[in-house]
Amino acid sequence: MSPSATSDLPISPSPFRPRILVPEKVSADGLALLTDLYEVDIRTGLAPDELISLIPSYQALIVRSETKVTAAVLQAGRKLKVVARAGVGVDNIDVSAATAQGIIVVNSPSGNIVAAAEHTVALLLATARNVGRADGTLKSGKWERARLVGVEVGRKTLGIIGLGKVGMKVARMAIGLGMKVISMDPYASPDLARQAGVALVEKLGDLLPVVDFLTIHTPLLASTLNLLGEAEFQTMKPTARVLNVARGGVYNEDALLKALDEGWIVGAGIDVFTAEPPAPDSSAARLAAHPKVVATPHLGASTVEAQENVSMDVCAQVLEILRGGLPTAAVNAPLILPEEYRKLQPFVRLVERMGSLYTQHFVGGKGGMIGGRRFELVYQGELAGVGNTRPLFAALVKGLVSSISDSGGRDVNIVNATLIAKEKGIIINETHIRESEGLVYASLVTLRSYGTAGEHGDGQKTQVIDGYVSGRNIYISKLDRFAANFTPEGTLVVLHNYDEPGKIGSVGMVLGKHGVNIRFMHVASLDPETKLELARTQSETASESGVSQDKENGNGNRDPANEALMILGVDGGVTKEVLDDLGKPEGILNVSLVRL
Ligand SMILES: NC(=O)C1=CN([C@@H]2O[C@H](COP(=O)(O)OP(=O)(O)OC[C@H]3O[C@@H](n4cnc5c(N)ncnc54)[C@H](O)[C@@H]3O)[C@@H](O)[C@H]2O)C=CC1
Ligand SMILES: O=C(O)C(=O)COP(=O)(O)O
Repeated sequence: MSPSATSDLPISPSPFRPRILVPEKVSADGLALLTDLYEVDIRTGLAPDELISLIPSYQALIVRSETKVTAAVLQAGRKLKVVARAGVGVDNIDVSAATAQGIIVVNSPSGNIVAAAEHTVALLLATARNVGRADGTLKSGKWERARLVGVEVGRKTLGIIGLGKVGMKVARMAIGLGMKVISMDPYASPDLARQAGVALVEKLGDLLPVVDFLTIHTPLLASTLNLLGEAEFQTMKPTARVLNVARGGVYNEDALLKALDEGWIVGAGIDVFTAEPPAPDSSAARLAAHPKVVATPHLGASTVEAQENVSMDVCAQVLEILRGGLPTAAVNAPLILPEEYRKLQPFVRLVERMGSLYTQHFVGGKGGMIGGRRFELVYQGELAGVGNTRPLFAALVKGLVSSISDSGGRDVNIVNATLIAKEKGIIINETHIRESEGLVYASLVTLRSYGTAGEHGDGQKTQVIDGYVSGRNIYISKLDRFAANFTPEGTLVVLHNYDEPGKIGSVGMVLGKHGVNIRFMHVASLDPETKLELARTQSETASESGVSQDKENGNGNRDPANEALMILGVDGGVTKEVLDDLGKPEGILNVSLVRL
């Protein structure tokens, strides 16, 4: 039998194209990454109930700030794997509902921060110099220079609440304009603030009375909603101007209206509102129309550059998630560093396939169980030095249960993997072996499974799968007791048989008869260790009984040292009938079908 592994054959594209819904204006640059592989439907202006009725057939949803991704939308999205926010703020997405359902939420953490910071500076100068009112009066035929005298921002004090990515950029720009900057952010790094020339204060009370301009750059959270109310505005200088390019609601809108009307402050520059667009006659609408306010319709991120950035960022992540990879900016999943991401990504694919191969080869149709089993993932070589292997843990759970998943057909992912493993009673231990003698691969992953008492079928046996990565390609190097070398991909038929003449011919005939095309064939013989072990036991038995061991002992019990695995990559439907026919010839011990 001559093995011929052709594992790197291209996979034919699936006729089934997963669908992506885009209910908002998202830059075409990123969407172009997706259109070859997926059906991308741009449907702007959907009403909430239209979104709920459409979402069940989509695997991914890409939104900006207008679409409310509520628990009801997520519940209806039975196939959803990812909700991507082409921007920063995810307050329009029910992230906990997504997490509970195993849906990954990703965003673009920094694609639009320059745009948001520049818009803040635009509003800062516009409020200082009455740009909005000046433009309005001139357009209505008036020439009102005397009533439109402004103030300079140079040498004035800017207060920043929230010294994160946008806040810090605003700080640097403001310092460039000659402003003094102080900030309140309980979670900011004092070192970074000092280096940027920003004075950190501990309490709002230390900041509000001394600033000439105030800007907020916090997310909208329960703790930041109504952060500034009447009491706070009353402590500010009557000449102060406030800006909001973060989220409507951080300044209480009623209180802000009152502050402007009562003269507690002199002006405001507002880009965001509690409802967008503001409902007629609401406080938000009155603010937008107020003569002391320069208002923009949530334009912070609306630049060509920012929209290209965020679109590219999130579409690349959607692409990766839909093909089983890891996102780089998941809002509801453990973060991995970019260096780790690059290193781990092929191993994540490998471990997932190893888990799926395990379930389908060792358990599928043999009465075994996954639940209650104990697994060990052993990382050897370079991989043993990676600190955060949580994505690999999750990939194993996903692989193990994906072909037997009872969670409504929804795939397991890095968000809900731990919960699912717990529910199924699967125990996974991870072992890192840094110094491995004689390791031929840069890294080797071993999946070992140990049965627990009281199991059926193969439950008591220890089963092993080894895999490695070469370049970005993944390979299985050991399956059970057999030394292999094949790519775990596509549909595989694994035959456990005695390595005898005529086997390939009979298998080829059966598959040919059923119209199943063979893409590649690989023969795995017993690994050297098992061979040695068998030889040792055989010679012990022989010397005890005084008889030599033949290939076949005449009782139909063939020599176990002559067992092999035939791994066939196939195209076309492999039915139960095909598998039954494959198992019929003499010398075939077992046939399993694995879809990866
Ligand atoms: N108008 C627009 O188009 C845009 C608006 N945004 C908004 O800006 C927000 C901030 O964005 P990034 O700077 O990228 O976020 P970030 O996460 O880098 O920074 C937020 C900062 O707020 C601080 N913070 C949280 N709670 C606080 C509190 N109670 N008091 C003081 N500080 C607090 C955090 O410690 C953090 O440093 C986003 O969440 C989004 O809502 C962002 C981009 C565009
Ligand atoms: O990124 C953010 O948080 C924004 O507020 C930008 O919103 P948008 O994508 O322009 O609807």
